[in-house]
Amino acid sequence: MHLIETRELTHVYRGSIRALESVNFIAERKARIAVIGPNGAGKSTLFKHFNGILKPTSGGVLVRGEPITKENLREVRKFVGIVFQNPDDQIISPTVEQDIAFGPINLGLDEETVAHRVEEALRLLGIEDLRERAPHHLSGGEKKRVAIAGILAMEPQVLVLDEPTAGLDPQGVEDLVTFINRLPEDYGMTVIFSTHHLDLVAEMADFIYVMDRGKVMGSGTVEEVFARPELLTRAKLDVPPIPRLIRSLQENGVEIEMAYTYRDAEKAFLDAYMRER
Ligand SMILES: Nc1ncnc2c1ncn2[C@@H]1O[C@H](COP(=O)(O)OP(=O)(O)OP(=O)(O)O)[C@@H](O)[C@H]1O
Repeated sequence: MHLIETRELTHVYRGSIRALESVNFIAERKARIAVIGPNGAGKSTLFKHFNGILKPTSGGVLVRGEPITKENLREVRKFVGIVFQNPDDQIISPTVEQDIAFGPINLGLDEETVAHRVEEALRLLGIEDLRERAPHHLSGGEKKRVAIAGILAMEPQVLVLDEPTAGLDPQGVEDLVTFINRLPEDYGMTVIFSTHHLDLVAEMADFIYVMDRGKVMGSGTVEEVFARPELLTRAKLDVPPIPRLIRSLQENGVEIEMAYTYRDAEKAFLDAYMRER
């Protein structure tokens, strides 16, 4: 049984816009999955099916092997938490603290548990000092952290993030990447995210789905997908700089190991340099 599975999922908005076309998607426990594709590819639409925000036009969505129904919708929402692209859509309360408490209160948790979860979420996102602030007056990056904290406080097993790094400064991106990477190991969570920053994909994901115009054009491990430049070009994407540079060096006769993350590339370059000496 998969944690999340879509079978031939098709979504048509307002009778004419075909946003998803027969999408088959699988997420397992502790997976780190990137969904990449150009604007309008259908990434957000796909995510909105993972916890029943949208209903399939045809095909199906299974969460823990069960279709989403009216009866289990609450449980599904507890299980799959989505952080949307625009944090303003998710902010509802007058203070950050209350905003983060909103989800856990709605789950019917007691006061002590809610307080504990809010503290934990504030600490994990490093936003304790924002607790009394009005969310609407925060910067974009701060709002994003608050939105993530609000979803985490519900302790979902699957965390879905729609472009989590958009609008963050470089330090914010680094902090978020480190934080997200800890979730599968530390909490057994599954993380699914979309991004236009392809250089971050290898840092944050093990598996990639490439989408374009509502369809999955291809999928595979980071190594498999980045070894297929034609697949990325077809989806109007490009191989990220690190593997592209290494591939070019290899083609020019340099003996160097392929790498996808900054750290692996650093090691590959040092090894290649030592070999040459
Ligand atoms: N509420 C809606 N009503 C009608 N059409 C919609 C709606 N939401 C999205 N669409 C259309 O569905 C298609 C897929 O949009 P979606 O937001 O899922 O793409 P995306 O891959 O997330 O794009 P981006 O990278 O720009 O966020 C687009 O053509 C979009 O215009």
